[in-house]
Amino acid sequence: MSGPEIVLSLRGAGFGYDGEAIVAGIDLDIHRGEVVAVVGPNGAGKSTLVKGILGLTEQLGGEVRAYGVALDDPSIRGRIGYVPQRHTLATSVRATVAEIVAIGRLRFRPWWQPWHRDAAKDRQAVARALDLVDLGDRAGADVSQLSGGQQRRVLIARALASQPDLLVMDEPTAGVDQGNQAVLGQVLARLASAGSTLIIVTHEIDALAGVVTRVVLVADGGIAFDGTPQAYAAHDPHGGHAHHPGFGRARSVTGLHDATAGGHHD
Ligand SMILES: Nc1ncnc2c1ncn2[C@@H]1O[C@H](COP(=O)(O)OP(=O)(O)OP(=O)(O)O)[C@@H](O)[C@H]1O
Repeated sequence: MSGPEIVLSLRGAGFGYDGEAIVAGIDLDIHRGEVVAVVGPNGAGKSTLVKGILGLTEQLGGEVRAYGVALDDPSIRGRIGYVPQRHTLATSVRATVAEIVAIGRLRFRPWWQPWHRDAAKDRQAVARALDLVDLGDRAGADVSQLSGGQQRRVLIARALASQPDLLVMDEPTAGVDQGNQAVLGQVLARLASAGSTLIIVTHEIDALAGVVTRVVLVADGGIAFDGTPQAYAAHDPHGGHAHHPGFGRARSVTGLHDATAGGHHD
């Protein structure tokens, strides 16, 4: 592929724990606007890989660059958003849903003037992010009153409110019912059409059919497949378990052009 900006570039990268690689020899270029599903069996190293991309797991060799610079470069601070795996909010936290989502706005405060904020813009962004995850009517609720699936959507809204250029989500649909998975799929389609780049670890790729543009299969310590959803649906490495018919009939996501986040900052 050539043309769109390379958002993320891995060359011979390995990641693991205590000096032991879980995945190694990873070569990967991800371009602006791609929606990449990272799939694979339990324990294959999907989370280890995406956390490595974020600088959160030990890098064991190779090179990782985001927006052309190393991960610790201050110029990419705030450009990358992350929704961690199986994460809900501590229910002892006394905060409203809107307050949690507003944390996503902190990146827009200058570090030399952390008290400075554009309150109206922040409120608007928080309201929009909550609407996107269909929790607009719960903005004033205490987060402890929300279900696990709703709390996950609050965390997704927090990431959306930060308007990242690259959003990495580890199993965002886990614990979310089918109706809300569809809502989430639409949100992700909107973000992508606005120019955001998305990396999504998922076991439920059918829920994102029509949104995902590329599938990366992590298996046997590396990338075992990297291609279009259609090619992935036809790919059958171990006798059929990787077959995902949903990708054979990509659904239309037209009409989702009122993108609200990603790509363009103020
Ligand atoms: N903090 C850690 N320290 C040591 N080993 C770890 C740590 N986290 C994960 N591992 C190991 O790394 C391997 C890959 O785990 P990882 O969570 O990346 O897999 P995954 O593909 O995301 O799995 P799943 O689909 O179950 O979420 C597993 O063997 C796991 O036990």
